[in-house]
Amino acid sequence: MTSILITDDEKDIRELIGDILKDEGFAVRLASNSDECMAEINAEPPALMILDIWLKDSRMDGIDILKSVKRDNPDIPIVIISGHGNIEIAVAAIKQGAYDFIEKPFNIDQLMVVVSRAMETSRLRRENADLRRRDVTSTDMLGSSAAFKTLKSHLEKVTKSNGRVMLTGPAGSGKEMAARFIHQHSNRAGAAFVTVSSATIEPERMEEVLFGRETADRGVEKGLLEQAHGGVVYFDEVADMPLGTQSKILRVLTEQQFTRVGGNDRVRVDLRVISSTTKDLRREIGAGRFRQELFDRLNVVPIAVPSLEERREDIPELTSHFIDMFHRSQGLPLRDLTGEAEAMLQTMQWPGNVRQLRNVIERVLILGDGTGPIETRELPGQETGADTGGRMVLGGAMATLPLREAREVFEREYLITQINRFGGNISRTAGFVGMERSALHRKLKSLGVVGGHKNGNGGEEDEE
Ligand SMILES: Nc1ncnc2c1ncn2[C@@H]1O[C@H](COP(=O)(O)OP(=O)(O)OP(=O)(O)O)[C@@H](O)[C@H]1O
Repeated sequence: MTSILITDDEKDIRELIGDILKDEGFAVRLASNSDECMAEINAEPPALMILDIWLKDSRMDGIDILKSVKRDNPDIPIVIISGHGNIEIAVAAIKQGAYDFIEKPFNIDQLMVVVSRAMETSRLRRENADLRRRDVTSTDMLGSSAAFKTLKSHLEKVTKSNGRVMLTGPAGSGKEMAARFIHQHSNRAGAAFVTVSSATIEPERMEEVLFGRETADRGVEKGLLEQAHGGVVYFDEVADMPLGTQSKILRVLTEQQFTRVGGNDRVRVDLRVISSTTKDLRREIGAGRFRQELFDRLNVVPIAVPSLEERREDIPELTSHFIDMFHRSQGLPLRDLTGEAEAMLQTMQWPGNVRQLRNVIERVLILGDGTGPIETRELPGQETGADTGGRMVLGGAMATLPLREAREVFEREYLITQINRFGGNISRTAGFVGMERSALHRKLKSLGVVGGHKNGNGGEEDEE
């Protein structure tokens, strides 16, 4: 969209402006009345509009067009042409959002100054919009671990279908990001992605928020489901949805339609439903807190999002992504990481998963000193190992064991973490822990750890 749209009912003027701008190298489109002008905008939004206020033989005058463009295409700058002595109208137009005005008769220099500035503004706005869009598509999901690749391949498969997806995984693991990934890579990408976060909506307002309402004085107010029409509705933490709402949602899913609160008309919506939960929904069903029928409808394609601890290998990549992101968005220092600091991040406990990693990085960059590589001592105490919840439990259990067994428990935990960190690669793990590859292999066998997962002979039986 790089052309300039000139709308003026006077042929001489529109052609004169058109010729001047063409000589300056701009692509130009001409319209002589409001219908032609609107048709041009609909065909392709221009980079700039030059618009006469008075349009003969038109359904809309310049101000009407201005209002309509500001509503639907607010990023297009509009330069008003006003007749001599119509300054008040031009000023009023600027209040309505016009970029600037030129007065008839105008000279070429004056026209070019205004147009160049407006085009620059338009370019900057487009760039900003692009950046914003790119920022949103920092829905670029990152990771190269096996666990992440499996997730990604599952997500890619469901983008092609319309099936309802249930994302399960711990808090902060990236469930919403996964839902946005499905939306953006599906044929619904052009329509809305609407999040329904049950925990944050008061139960008594739930119906209104979801279905909208109709009142005599305010008319129709669309609810979230209607806003998502054609796109995706994302039920964040469905387990938090009150039982009453669950029944209503179930009805909408069965009938594909609903009525607004206070209204009679049936509203039809075309929605793709993606839900997420951190809870075990079968247990919630058992406890009478979740409706089995709703679960059956939402859980058509279950996809598990791995915890960060299941994908420690991805921590360095995620860390540099977040450093880069905070540098670009907040001007925080662009820093490296020492090898030890990286190893520590990879071996820490992450109950808050990717979100926690992101917060830790932000905190370190804000509080940190200097611009050199991030060092171990800068990593916040509660995340640095010894004091974390997981290690405390291990410590507590170990305290009751004789040394030989406690050492085995420690060695097993330690080696599982390290192997995970190196994506299951035994040679690299051996290099890091300082053992021969074959010795490490034997050790893993004797501890009942195979292939870097907590499988093999598993926990307690080994202790015997
Ligand atoms: N693979 C990834 N690559 C980059 N950033 C990620 C990735 N996964 C998660 N994030 C980031 O981690 C943060 C948490 O992700 P998200 O909100 O999607 O998690 P969630 O599982 O929906 O959390 P909750 O259960 O608390 O709602 C977000 O800032 C997100 O951008």
